[in-house]
Amino acid sequence: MTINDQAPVVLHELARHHGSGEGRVDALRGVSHVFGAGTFTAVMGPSGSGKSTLLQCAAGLDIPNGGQVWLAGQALAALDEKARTVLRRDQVGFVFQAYNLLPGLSAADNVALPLRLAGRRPARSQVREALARVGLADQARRRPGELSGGQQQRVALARAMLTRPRVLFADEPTGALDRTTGRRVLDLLRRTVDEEGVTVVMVTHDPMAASYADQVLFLADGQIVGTLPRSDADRIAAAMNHLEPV
Ligand SMILES: Nc1ncnc2c1ncn2[C@@H]1O[C@H](COP(=O)(O)OP(=O)(O)OP(=O)(O)O)[C@@H](O)[C@H]1O
Repeated sequence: MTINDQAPVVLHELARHHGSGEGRVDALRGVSHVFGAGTFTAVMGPSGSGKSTLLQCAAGLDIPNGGQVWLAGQALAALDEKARTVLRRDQVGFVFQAYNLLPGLSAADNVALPLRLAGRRPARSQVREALARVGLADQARRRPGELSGGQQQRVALARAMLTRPRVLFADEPTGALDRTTGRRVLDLLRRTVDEEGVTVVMVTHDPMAASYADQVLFLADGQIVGTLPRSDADRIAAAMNHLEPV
């Protein structure tokens, strides 16, 4: 495989297993994929197919047993934990199903927290701008408990985007939201790709969410078993059903 230096995320023959002997579980079994700059990819597949493991390995949060990951042009295997942390802090954003906001802090302070923990002090204008980009300029002083689920997820997105990362990993970002609220978050993810050139990799079970992506990767049993270019939710659901016979 030719490694494309421009591609923010490159996976080559990625393998990850847990346990050994009879109890061994192969979570990833030779996954190769190039996630191009400014693309939005949805990763789908049955429960236990390896989606979260793929995301964790791609982000350098989990260390594969075999294969290689290049993240923002750097081979993760060549970096120690400290260098991986710096790379993640500067180049990568994360959003999860759980918003992971601190209840005692305002939306603005939640957005600023990761940089503060890294010993930096983001400008107030930077935080305000990040909240404005997700449509929450007027909610900066509210605490998470005073915000709806969708608003909390948008705060989490503003936090993830504060450093203007090249890559955003999202694990079921709309899993806890109703459809309308979920769409608002998906629109924002789509906009970060189209307007800011961010590369988004999103794990989802929901064909409607996947319909916002440029490409859908289907995983089964730790391998990529199919891809689909941008499609509507019905086509994606049909492709999923094909992989997941009932
Ligand atoms: N720390 C671990 N120890 C042992 N097995 C693990 C561990 N983490 C994941 N696995 C196993 O690896 C496989 C892949 O798990 P993973 O969480 O990546 O799947 P997934 O597709 O994200 O599933 P879901 O949709 O249910 O979240 C599963 O069989 C899981 O049980």
